[in-house]
Amino acid sequence: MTTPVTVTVTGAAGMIGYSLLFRTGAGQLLGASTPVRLRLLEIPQAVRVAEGVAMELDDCAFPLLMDVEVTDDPRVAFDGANVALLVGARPRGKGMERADLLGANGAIFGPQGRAINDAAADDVRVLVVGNPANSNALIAASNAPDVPKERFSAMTRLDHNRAMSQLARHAGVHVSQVRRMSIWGNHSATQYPDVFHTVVGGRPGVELAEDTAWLAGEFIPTVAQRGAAIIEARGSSSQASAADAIIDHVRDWYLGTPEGDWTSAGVWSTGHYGVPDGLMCSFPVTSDGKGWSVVDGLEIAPFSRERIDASIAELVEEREAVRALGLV
Ligand SMILES: NC(=O)c1ccc[n+]([C@@H]2O[C@H](COP(=O)([O-])OP(=O)(O)OC[C@H]3O[C@@H](n4cnc5c(N)ncnc54)[C@H](O)[C@@H]3O)[C@@H](O)[C@H]2O)c1
Ligand SMILES: O=C(O)C[C@H](O)C(=O)O
Repeated sequence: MTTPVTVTVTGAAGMIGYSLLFRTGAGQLLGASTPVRLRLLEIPQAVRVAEGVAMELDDCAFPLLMDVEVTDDPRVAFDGANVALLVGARPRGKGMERADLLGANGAIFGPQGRAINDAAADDVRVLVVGNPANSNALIAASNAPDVPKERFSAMTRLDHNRAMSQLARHAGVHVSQVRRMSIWGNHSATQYPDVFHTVVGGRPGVELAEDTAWLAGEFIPTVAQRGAAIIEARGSSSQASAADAIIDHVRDWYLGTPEGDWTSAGVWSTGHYGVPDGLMCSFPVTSDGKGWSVVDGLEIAPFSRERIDASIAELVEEREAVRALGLV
């Protein structure tokens, strides 16, 4: 058996954790030949609940799950971590925008970034899920100066999956027939789900994009507002679908994206497509199993450029806000 991979999950007593941890124990995160060790980080008031989750994980007798440890100390949680999944944060309620969480949740990610910097394994990769995910990832990465910035990412895979489903439904094909979806910008209402480069049932998505009334009036708002629609319907934010997107993101990062396709992730910008350096911005990306690469050379239509720029402007504003709070 190969050496176990240490996976640290924050917010382990929360709703996403409750779905994610069991799928991780079952081997869906890193594949069926990789044993995992789980470290669960919670705030002191929620440690007892996390211990109950750990008891249930034991009761599953997962063959690939070697060990589960619960702690409220970030240094202990991230000690030797190879994979860090930063889920723990307060979710938004009805009527809130994700940016409303900036101050409350931002304060969590500085100390966690420092603990990752000091304690995690040399090969650590970090996925930030807690909202506002892009700016929280920026805070964590900025507080971990010894960890290369490309090892941090922010989750826009749920938006990506949502966009694939909406597009498939509109085109009358199964979702497995959609390739090359792209989410640009922020995991927020300004995100830009881009169909121009998709291939839908063998047909170029640019043909579907000609219907700008559908594109601007239906597709983009449905994807961008899906999180709010779920909060409205369920009374709480998306949980199982978010856990599913975490599994997809990490699996593609470690095992590679399928040949001829790509996915979307928030990554540290180094100037691709005119995005300012040092923003945690969503791009179309591939992985060879070692790390993300931004898909280069896509032609950006004026319709898309305007929307990508609006989302970048929001990311810049959020960066200014976290700077003003002293978080980066
Ligand atoms: N990026 C995405 O696509 C996406 C999708 C869905 C949800 N989210 C976000 O994920 C986060 C978690 O959602 P949830 O439904 O699991 O929320 P939840 O309220 O059910 O659970 C959050 C957990 O985090 C814990 N926590 C808070 N501060 C912590 C800290 N400093 N260290 C460790 N744990 C801490 C809480 O005690 C709680 O158990 C929210 O911010 C939500 O908005 C992001
Ligand atoms: O929308 C939210 O606040 C939760 C999450 O980010 C989502 O997209 O479902």
